[in-house]
Amino acid sequence: MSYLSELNTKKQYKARVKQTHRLTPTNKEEIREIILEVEDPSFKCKVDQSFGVLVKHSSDFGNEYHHRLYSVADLPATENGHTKITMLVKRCSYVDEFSGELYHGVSSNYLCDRRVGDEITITGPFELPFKVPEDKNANMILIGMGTGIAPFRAFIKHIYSQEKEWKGKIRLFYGAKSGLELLYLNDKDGDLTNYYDKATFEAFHALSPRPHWNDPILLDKAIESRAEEILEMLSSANTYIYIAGYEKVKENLNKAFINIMGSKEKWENRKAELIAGKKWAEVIY
Ligand SMILES: Cc1cc2nc3c(=O)[nH]c(=O)nc-3n(C[C@H](O)[C@H](O)[C@H](O)COP(=O)(O)OP(=O)(O)OC[C@H]3O[C@@H](n4cnc5c(N)ncnc54)[C@H](O)[C@@H]3O)c2cc1C
Repeated sequence: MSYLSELNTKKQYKARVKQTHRLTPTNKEEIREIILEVEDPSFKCKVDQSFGVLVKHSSDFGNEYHHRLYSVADLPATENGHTKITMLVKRCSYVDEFSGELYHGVSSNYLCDRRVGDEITITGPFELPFKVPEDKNANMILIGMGTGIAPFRAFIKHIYSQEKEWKGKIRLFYGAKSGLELLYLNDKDGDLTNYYDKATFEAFHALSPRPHWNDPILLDKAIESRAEEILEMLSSANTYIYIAGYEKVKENLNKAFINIMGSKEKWENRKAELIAGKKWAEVIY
């Protein structure tokens, strides 16, 4: 996480928790949607950005604060100079491979424990590596796993509510361990499902068929089952591929794109072109 030390944390803002609610059932990993309000009018935030959360926490490395980034998960709203931002947070924990001890992630646990009215310190905003393309004819393959849906949910809402007449194709692959952990597609009030009638938008679930088993999410199968269309999109010079989520998706993705392109070499060449043209970006954590 060395890039974190390069971020400017001097610009700090107080943010108050306006809402916090758990999106996943209690027998699944805890993921919360938290809405913050920033009173300082100099804080401005856009959909393709992230912001930092600073938690007072001394570490073995002598740091006094713990700093972690979170993607903007909805359209930021400004009213009377106050800005409301939405975030999605998964409560993280891990077992240290040497000591075997269970550790709780500092920032995610701090955020999940906050209640309405609590004040926290945020930094930023910071640019995410992916941007909403300026060209309305651009195609996008968006791959969001778990909380990786956050930036793309904001993208899609922005594109269909504020960018008039988007003409490019948008294909969202949305992965989770089980249907119960699909954070927004299940939303009874609509949300992403509000855009299902848009001619240019389609969303696909990439779920493990065995939710109780800890096997990798079958993202590759979800992508490969649309191989024809994905190949067509990959053949167009105006296609962007953005990925957000967990490290383990990278291997599945490579497998899927190699199969679709027909060989490792073809995929590596195409990926190199996408990277060179700033049409490939990933936020993996
Ligand atoms: C641009 C960007 C956007 C992000 N957006 C989101 C978002 O929208 N939502 C979200 O929930 N997260 C997001 N993240 C991830 C987030 O920043 C944090 O990394 C995450 O919440 C965990 O932070 P933490 O302080 O709770 O855990 P930490 O205390 O930093 O560390 C725990 C994590 O590090 C790993 N780890 C550390 N040490 C060990 C060890 N000894 N053994 C095994 N594992 C270890 C484990 O994976 C563990 O979960 C984003 C990250 C980036 C870079």
